[in-house]
Amino acid sequence: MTVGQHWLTVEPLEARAFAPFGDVIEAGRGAAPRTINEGFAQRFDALARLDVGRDGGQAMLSLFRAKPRPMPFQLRLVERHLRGSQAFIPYPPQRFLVVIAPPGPAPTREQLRCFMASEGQGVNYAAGTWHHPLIALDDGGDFLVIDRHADDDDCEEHSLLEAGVWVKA
Ligand SMILES: NC(=O)N[C@@H](O)C(=O)O
Ligand code: NI
Repeated sequence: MTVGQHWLTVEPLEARAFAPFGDVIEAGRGAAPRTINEGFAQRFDALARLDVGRDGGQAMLSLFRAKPRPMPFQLRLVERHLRGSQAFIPYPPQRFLVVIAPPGPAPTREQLRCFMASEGQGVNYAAGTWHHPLIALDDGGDFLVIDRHADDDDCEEHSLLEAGVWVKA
């Protein structure tokens, strides 16, 4: 039974606040860049902890061509990938919404957090982090996704429809 509407507060995506859930991917965060190629490029290394090798997993780079979600938006579900991380990087840069909850038992609606990723930011969900499937905004767009490829189905879902959770951006 839906118990009224529970609106999530949209927080700006920031590495420290996101740390319990994974990494914020953005140039300039973390180690200082290295100048390479005779000064014609800078390398920003290790922007995320990719965890994709468990149980025979291998890294997979995919492209998601995402349609924008209608706003205001009722969250449909959260899912988790227990055996691997999952990174989303808009390409070209664009803002998008991230809804997550800490690893552990299926979250209550009070445990959900919503972050606005600004242009130039991406996210890497740590293995086991509950998250809503990709929430693209505005005109939608392409996202590079780096996650674990294996023969198992590492995606557990938990419906939010009965919880009446909404977000507006
Ligand atoms: N289904 C799929 O590959 N993507 C989801 O895991 C997601 O988090 O968007
Ligand atoms: Ni996912």
